[in-house]
Amino acid sequence: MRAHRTYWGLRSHFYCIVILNGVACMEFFKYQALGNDYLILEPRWFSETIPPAFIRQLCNRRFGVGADGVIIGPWRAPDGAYGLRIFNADGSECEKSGNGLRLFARYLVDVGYATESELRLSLLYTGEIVNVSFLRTEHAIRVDLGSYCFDAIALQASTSQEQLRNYPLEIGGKVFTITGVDVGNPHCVVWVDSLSAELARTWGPRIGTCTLFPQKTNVQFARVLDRRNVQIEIWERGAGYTLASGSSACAVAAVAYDSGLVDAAVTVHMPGGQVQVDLNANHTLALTGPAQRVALGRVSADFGSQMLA
Ligand SMILES: N[C@H](CCC[C@H](N)C(=O)O)C(=O)O
Repeated sequence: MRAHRTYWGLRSHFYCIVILNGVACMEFFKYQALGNDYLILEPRWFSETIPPAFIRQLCNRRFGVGADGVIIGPWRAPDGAYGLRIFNADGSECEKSGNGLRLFARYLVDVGYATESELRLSLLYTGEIVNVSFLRTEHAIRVDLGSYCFDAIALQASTSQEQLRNYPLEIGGKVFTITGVDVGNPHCVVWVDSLSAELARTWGPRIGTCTLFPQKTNVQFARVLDRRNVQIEIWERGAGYTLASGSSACAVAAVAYDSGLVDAAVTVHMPGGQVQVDLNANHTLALTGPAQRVALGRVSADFGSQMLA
């Protein structure tokens, strides 16, 4: 049964169907991977437009539930794939999330949508399909994340150069040596000698929103530990400083591998924990890491009306 209610203020965008003790509610699941947390909501709660203001408020850690992003799915997709849309905490929709894909796969199995140990997920923003496998022995999930490239066009960078490899970027009186890489979403890798959260919090937003990247970019500060290990700090486009990012880990591994600094199997260490990235000669990569369910909750109608304040 689908009942169109008006509790949410933005009436045309929501279909609230759960009434609990007289209060209209919308269910959500919370999942996290290495401290990168997402709320997962069913498509049936929404009409076609998903208002950015609602996503922003939901993700707000003080005024809302709190998360780095929101995943909406599963949508029906061709060939038995499970469709999903991914939103950043600022309400912007993004192409891909390495952690988000693993969390969504875990969710599909947890709630009984899927029983297979290998799934096909359809990223509805771009139409890309990725394969996901559950590695039962390691309690980890592997995502074949697809191909990566260094083309400035793919990054929508404002430069006449074909690629941004070891490009000197001057910002605020400092020069950073950056490499732009697309792993399905845009990334900018900055090699540094020493890492800190402060570095990412201070310079991440400046680099990620500078004029070279009119569509903004995710930014990683990175250093190579040895041929199998790299360490990173992250500033995510649309979410800010995060404890982990799967696509960021892949981006850094791709740049390090392409530069001959690491072997084809790399462990990426992030403040929230580590993931494994496996690189192939044909410029594709796979990401392996954990995914954990945290909570099932209900957002109340009161929350929805606060959005109008
Ligand atoms: N946390 C995500 C990254 C989300 C990407 C998003 N911030 C963007 O591209 O705008 C991950 O695990 O890959």
